[in-house]
Amino acid sequence: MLRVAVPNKGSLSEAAAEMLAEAGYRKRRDNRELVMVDPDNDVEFFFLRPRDIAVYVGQGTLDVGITGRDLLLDAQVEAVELLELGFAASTFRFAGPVGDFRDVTQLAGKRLATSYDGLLRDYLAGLGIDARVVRLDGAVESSVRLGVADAIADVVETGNTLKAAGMEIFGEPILKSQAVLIGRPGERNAAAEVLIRRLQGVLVARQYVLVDYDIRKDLVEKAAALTPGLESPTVSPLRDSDWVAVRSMVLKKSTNQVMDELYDLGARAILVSSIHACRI
Ligand SMILES: Nc1ncnc2c1ncn2[C@@H]1O[C@H](COP(=O)(O)OP(=O)(O)OP(=O)(O)O)[C@@H](O)[C@H]1O
Ligand SMILES: O=P(O)(O)OC[C@H]1O[C@H](OP(=O)(O)OP(=O)(O)O)[C@H](O)[C@@H]1O
Ligand SMILES: [Mg+2]
Repeated sequence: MLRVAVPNKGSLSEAAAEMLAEAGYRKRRDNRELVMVDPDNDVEFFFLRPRDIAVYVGQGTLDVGITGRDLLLDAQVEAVELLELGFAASTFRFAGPVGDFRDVTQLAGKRLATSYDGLLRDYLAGLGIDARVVRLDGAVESSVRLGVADAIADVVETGNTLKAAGMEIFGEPILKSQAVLIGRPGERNAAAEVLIRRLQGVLVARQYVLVDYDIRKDLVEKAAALTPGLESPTVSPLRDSDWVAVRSMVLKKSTNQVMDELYDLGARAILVSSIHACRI
């Protein structure tokens, strides 16, 4: 049975649960459930703190898990990213009181508060900056005002929390993070491959739509260039032998632009439908 670690609370948990449900796995009935067996899919889910998930997977206790890239790097364990999951995007950045810092070299000798001390220490060492790292559990933005740090390194999504605390970002982003599926390096597990393919299917179904249209036969090459699909568009004959029907996958975000271009080219009966599930 494949053993999968899933975030039990926090920013990652809801989106992770939704994605697994879309991939055809059983949904947890109660938020307090810590272990759930999905006998139909031969998978056992363990609901854990996202910060701990890398530890379990790194030790090989659990086969794969969903966590944040920043949490994986912070844990400094023997686990690697298997797949980007496309949710919980954030950046990890330096911030300080408005006007205090312009670049990272000014951090030498200063106190830096963070919840990601492993990640931060590595980054500072890479830059050769000697600063004191103060490890806090959360609400890191308050640490400067309360006098335990001079600057912070924290997760920034909208930037609203920083702004409310009278702080601003400085320096380059330390890391661009998102939710990832993690596993042990070099271990290929057939059951895990099924999970990966299913999650990839969800990602593609979320990103693409199916576009159908009719076009004059002599324009099909030009139309195919507008809708190349993943491999190649399907072209089917119509009763009127001067025309063909074309079906292709198109990126959801460019649907309307592609429809306009197809229409200008002469395509008609352009239909867009969503993809419920797929295997690529
Ligand atoms: N706005 C956000 N706040 C916090 N984490 C975020 C945000 N957006 C994305 N993330 C990601 O979520 C992960 C943190 O998960 P965690 O469960 O610790 O979140 P949390 O909501 O801060 O939980 P907690 O309430 O325990 O602090 C990281 O990978 C982080 O990059
Ligand atoms: O850029 P924003 O959209 O404002 O989001 C970023 C903030 O959200 C998280 O805090 P969380 O609510 O998880 O509290 P915590 O710091 O106590 O973990 C994170 O630690 C930042 O403080
Ligand atoms: Mg938090």
